[in-house]
Amino acid sequence: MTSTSPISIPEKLVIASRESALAMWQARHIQARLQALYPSTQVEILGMTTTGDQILDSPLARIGGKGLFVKELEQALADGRADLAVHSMKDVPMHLPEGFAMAAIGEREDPRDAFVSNDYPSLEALPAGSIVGTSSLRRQSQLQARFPHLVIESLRGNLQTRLRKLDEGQYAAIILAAAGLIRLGLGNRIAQTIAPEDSIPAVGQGALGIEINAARTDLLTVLAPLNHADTAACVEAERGMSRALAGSCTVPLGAYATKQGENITIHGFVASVDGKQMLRAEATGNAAQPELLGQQLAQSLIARGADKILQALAEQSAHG
Ligand SMILES: NCc1[nH]cc(CCC(=O)O)c1CC(=O)O
Repeated sequence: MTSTSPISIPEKLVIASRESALAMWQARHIQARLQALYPSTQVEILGMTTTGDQILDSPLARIGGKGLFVKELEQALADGRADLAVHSMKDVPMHLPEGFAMAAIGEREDPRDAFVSNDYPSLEALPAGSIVGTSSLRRQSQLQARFPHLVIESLRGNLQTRLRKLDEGQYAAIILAAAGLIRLGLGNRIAQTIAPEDSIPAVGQGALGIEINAARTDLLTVLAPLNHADTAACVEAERGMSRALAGSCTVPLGAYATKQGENITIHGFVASVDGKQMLRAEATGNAAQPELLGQQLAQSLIARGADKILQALAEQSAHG
């Protein structure tokens, strides 16, 4: 006897993905999970190059930010070439364009930043004047606050390119997300994982998001089993903080939320690029209203002067 499925599963599902090794790993991971859930569905990957992958010589903060990595994938969702797009939540803009929805957020991998070096075991071991590679204003500001004697230099490209630049000797060390290295089986390159209180992670770091065309409400139940409720609530709290501060990758800020029972605790910061001004705050509240909690965190940062830091940053970028 066969039981009839309560939801209608498409015969075929196409996943849009960037073509970097990390993006493809993430797409294959979601492909495997969908294939296990729906054995009679054909799950395919459509690889795409995004503008963000093509422009590798300018800091992301200058060339228009996170949207560059998702726009082409959204185009494929809009015109029906793909059913879902897999993103690192870290790369997803704070406001999705009209017509798109985040159908699921997967369980978070290690959210921490990783110190990668061939010559030194830790940040603490780096001599004065050492060159550390990162193009993230968030990492730069937090590093300079703790280690003003280090020199930060820009580092762009996909994970393999960044590791190659380190191996060629252009940097004493580089900072990467632990999650990406672990997913690609490169966890052995991590010399030191940096505690979240020493380098507050990027909003959404380590979590995968599955985006769909909002009109495809049929996909919500199909994708629901991929949603990890605790991760989703924590990432929503972090994004709530960033939205309330109009955050983008042009602003040195970060937030990291964890869930304990019915509550979420979120730590966040806003800083000047040189790390000389560093504002941090924390908030705890009901996990049922994560966005509100993120907004409360933003409010306490604003009460401490975050708006002045943000204003100064906006003036700098307008004049620079
Ligand atoms: N900005 C690129 C990017 N987007 C997501 C990750 C890592 C994986 C993740 O956070 O889920 C990375 C690489 C990095 O920051 O080292």
